[in-house]
Amino acid sequence: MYSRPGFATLPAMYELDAVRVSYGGVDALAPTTLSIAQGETVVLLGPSGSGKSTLLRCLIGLSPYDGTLRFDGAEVKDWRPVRRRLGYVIQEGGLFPHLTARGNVTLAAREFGWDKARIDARVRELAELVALDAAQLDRFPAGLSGGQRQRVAMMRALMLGPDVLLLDEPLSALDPVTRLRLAGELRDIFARLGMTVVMVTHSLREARFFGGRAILMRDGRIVQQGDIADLQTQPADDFVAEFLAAEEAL
Ligand SMILES: Nc1ncnc2c1ncn2[C@@H]1O[C@H](COP(=O)(O)OP(=O)(O)OP(=O)(O)O)[C@@H](O)[C@H]1O
Repeated sequence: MYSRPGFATLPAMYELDAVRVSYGGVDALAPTTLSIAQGETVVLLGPSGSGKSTLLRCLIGLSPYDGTLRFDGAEVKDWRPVRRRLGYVIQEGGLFPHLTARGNVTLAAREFGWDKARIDARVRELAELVALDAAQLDRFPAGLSGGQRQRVAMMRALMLGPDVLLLDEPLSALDPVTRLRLAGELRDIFARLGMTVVMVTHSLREARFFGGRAILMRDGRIVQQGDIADLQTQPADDFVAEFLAAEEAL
């Protein structure tokens, strides 16, 4: 099994043993065995339809799977207590359309009984982080741009200070300046708080920026994993070489 230098001795946050997702008899994720250490950053790469989102959704308990998935040392039987420790941004943001941006961001905190002052302070801090203003936070998702919705989803994911962040192309709808600023802030937060991060991206530059372990997928399988530089200099097969060269070119 792959273990990242420096992370080999850390306890695992996720351990997947032959985890498989199939729809109508077709594997979206072939039986996959994978360990993700606490504090590790993992980037999922691969062509469209290769199973990146399916794998990510397994880690949130949103894809029905066979096999065994352990979180923080225990097999997951009930996802509700696990999800309290996760923040996630899935594709299309998954915001509730009938709640304002602020309502979406604060929903879980209100359910957990945070008082107003604590909620307001946290919202101010996160709004500054993602560069959204108060007027934007008072709009419903339909009244925000794609990039603004993505930033609201990021605020919601970070709101409770999760141990794990699971992000499906979280920066894809942002303009280059906002993306670079937010990416820099996120990288600092990940390091400072020792968060475990799993991120789907189509961008090699983004993958390099965040560092960590890259996992390259094809047809629902992990084809190769390691540092991007190692994948580029020692591709496992022609597909890996071609995929990385194409991603690099455009
Ligand atoms: N709910 C579903 N029902 C049937 N098939 C599905 C479902 N969800 C995903 N799939 C299929 O599983 C495969 C993997 O999809 P997945 O969304 O994980 O790919 P991806 O690598 O994230 O793609 P993209 O980069 O385009 O987002 C695809 O062939 C997809 O059509």
